[in-house]
Amino acid sequence: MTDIVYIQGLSVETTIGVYDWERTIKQTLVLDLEMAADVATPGASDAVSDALDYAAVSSGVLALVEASSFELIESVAEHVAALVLSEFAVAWLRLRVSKPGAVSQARDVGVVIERGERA
Ligand SMILES: Nc1nc2c(c(=O)[nH]1)N=C([C@H](O)[C@@H](O)CO)CN2
Repeated sequence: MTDIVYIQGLSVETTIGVYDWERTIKQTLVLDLEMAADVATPGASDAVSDALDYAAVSSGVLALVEASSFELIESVAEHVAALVLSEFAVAWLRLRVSKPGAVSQARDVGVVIERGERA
């Protein structure tokens, strides 16, 4: 069984896009993360030090994406996944990066990746 700590609807303004006009503005990306993490241990101890701190993960991800200026959301996804896997006690994650409004006829577009090893 894999426990999950998740972050849903993490919204960040950043420079993103392949077209010239997109390089001059900020646009919104929305990130959803599911991360394999032990929930039983912090559930028994009631100590955040035993938990995967979703606030700390959120801060790290926001700082990375806000400072970035990638062309593709695929690049955002790969860099966010690499950050979470290397900086936090996470062995596996599923990450959705959405760029709402990028296609006017669509409610949402984006990518979903899974990285790491799920126990
Ligand atoms: N698979 C992708 N396709 C497209 C991307 C992207 O990041 N990944 N980006 C664009 C443009 O930047 C678009 O969002 C402008 O509206 C087009 N296709």
